[in-house]
Amino acid sequence: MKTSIATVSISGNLPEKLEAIAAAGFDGIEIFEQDFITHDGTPSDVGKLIRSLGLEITLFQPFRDFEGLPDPLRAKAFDRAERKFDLMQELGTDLVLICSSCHPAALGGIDRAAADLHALGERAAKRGLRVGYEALAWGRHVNDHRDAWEIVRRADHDAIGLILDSFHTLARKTDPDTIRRIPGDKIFFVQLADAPLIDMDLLYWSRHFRNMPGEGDLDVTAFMQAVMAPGYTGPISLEIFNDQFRGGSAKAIAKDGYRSLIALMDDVRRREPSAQVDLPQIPERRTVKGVSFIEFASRGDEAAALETILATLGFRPTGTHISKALTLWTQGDIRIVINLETTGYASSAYNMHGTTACDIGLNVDDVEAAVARATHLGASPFQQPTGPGELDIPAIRGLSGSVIHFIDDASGLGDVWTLEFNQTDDQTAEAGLSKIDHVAQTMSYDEMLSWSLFYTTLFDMTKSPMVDVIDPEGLVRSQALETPDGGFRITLNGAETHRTMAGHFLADSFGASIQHIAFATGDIFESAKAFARLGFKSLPVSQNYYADLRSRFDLSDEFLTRLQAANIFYDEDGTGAFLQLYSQPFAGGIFFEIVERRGDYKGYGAANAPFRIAAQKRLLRPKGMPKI
Ligand SMILES: O=C(O)c1ccc(O)c(O)c1
Ligand SMILES: [Mg+2]
Repeated sequence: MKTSIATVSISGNLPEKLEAIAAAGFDGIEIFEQDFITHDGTPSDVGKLIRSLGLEITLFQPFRDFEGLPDPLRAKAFDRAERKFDLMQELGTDLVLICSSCHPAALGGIDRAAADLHALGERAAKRGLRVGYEALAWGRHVNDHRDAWEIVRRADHDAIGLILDSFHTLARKTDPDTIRRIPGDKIFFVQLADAPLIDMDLLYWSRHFRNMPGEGDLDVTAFMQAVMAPGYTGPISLEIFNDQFRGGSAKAIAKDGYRSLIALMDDVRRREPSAQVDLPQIPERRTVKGVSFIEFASRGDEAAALETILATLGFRPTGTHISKALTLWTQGDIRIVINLETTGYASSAYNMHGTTACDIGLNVDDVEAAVARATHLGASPFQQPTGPGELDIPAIRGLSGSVIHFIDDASGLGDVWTLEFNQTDDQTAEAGLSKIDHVAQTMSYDEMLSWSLFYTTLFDMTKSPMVDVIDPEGLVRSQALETPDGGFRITLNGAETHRTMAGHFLADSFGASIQHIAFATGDIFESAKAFARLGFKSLPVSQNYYADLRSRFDLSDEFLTRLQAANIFYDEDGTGAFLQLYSQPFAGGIFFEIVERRGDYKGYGAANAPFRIAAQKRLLRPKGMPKI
């Protein structure tokens, strides 16, 4: 299987784009004419540069407004094509994309377009070149792959074939299964893009909002299954027009593209067993059962503040590491490790970010398979030297340099707590916290697609729709990802400005990721009572909030009084209720949340987020203090 990506998908000048594409592992590129024209170098030099990077030119594109023109425009279009054929031969590629005409003078008619393509096929064949015809979703007369195919069929020429583009088919809601009727060898090339479902003009949507397969809402997998079923064996290429990507990191976007393409084709192979997908076998998405541990890197006063908060939440230090400055704090099925080491990964994470949740341990069904899948999809394995008596727990780099460790039962890695930690006896005060409900990661808005792709391609997780959270100083976008049984839930929070609570955390910590951790309790009022006895300081909530709750929900005075007395937020979603209590922020904006899910409540209390953020900002910015 030849993997390819259009140069338009990546930021930078042509050599920068090519280097990023080659480094990500692609086999080839669709060269966008614009990227060639803006480059100062001869076609043959560009061809050489591309090949020296181990890439081939899978396609030259686009050639516009060709078919259906009346003379003398028609003759000119053929002359133009001959000049582009010259260019293709100098570059070293044999396939050109013609997109369906948008020319105001273009005449309709399937036979007229077929005759033009047949005539062009004759000219191309003389030079050993091929021409692929693509229906743009907004083409003047041809805007559906079924019509484009009928034109190609009637053109009836070996040098003329069809080019399919998932965006044009899926954006118009054309049934992708109609592709199954097209012979695989008449499909010359396949372009893939996803997009978020937004109701807008097709051309604008296509040129600005496309994203990598799996990052949007279109069923690119069903499209690709339909392409592969009839025996397509050509390149599979990403063609992504996206404003964010144009300004993003070339290397990171190319890596995301590769991850997206391999994960997609792996899905296609599993769902369409007859498809010939020539890819190495990779293990399927892993099941994450839950969070095994979260490790904080910390020092000094901040470590003391963290310990105090944990102690007032009913956690107890139940283990110390056999050789390192690590303390294990536990409650229910929750493990928090505080790492005070001055060498190694945690120490460098501390030096970079200050106190930070630098490592997350996930309970998976199969550690080896988790690492193998991640590495096939472009993740970097993480390793640091182990001391005597220490287990070598497999890990990968998450995004932003964080680390994810994998633990399973079968390999004995779950015994790390008894093997590497001396148990201390103090198992007393608990406050009913049972497990980690979710982990909230903060990032810049531009990174959100990348992170959601990372998690959804590695693990069996679905994403919920993005929600807007209003911070007094800006908007934060939030998206939840979760495993089918809710054993592992993550919320991604994308900040656009450093003035939001999330953005400030990001700036202050130089891009740390985990901003808060939510612990589950079966009875938040009982937990709150225990916390109060232990001296816990909750986040004060405004009186106005409770007055509003009274008007929004049918709650008794007694219940509202109990919520208010304990600073508990409340939400309902028709299937259940959600009760939330927050710690005060510490160490640059990290905080803990305690949640009780009642009934079948699925969300994360998004309706309460603006009030929580405003309350946190009131604390961080007492009257008279300068704005953060
Ligand atoms: O937006 C465009 O014009 C355009 C050009 C070439 C393509 O392959 C395409 O899908 C869109
Ligand atoms: Mg296209």
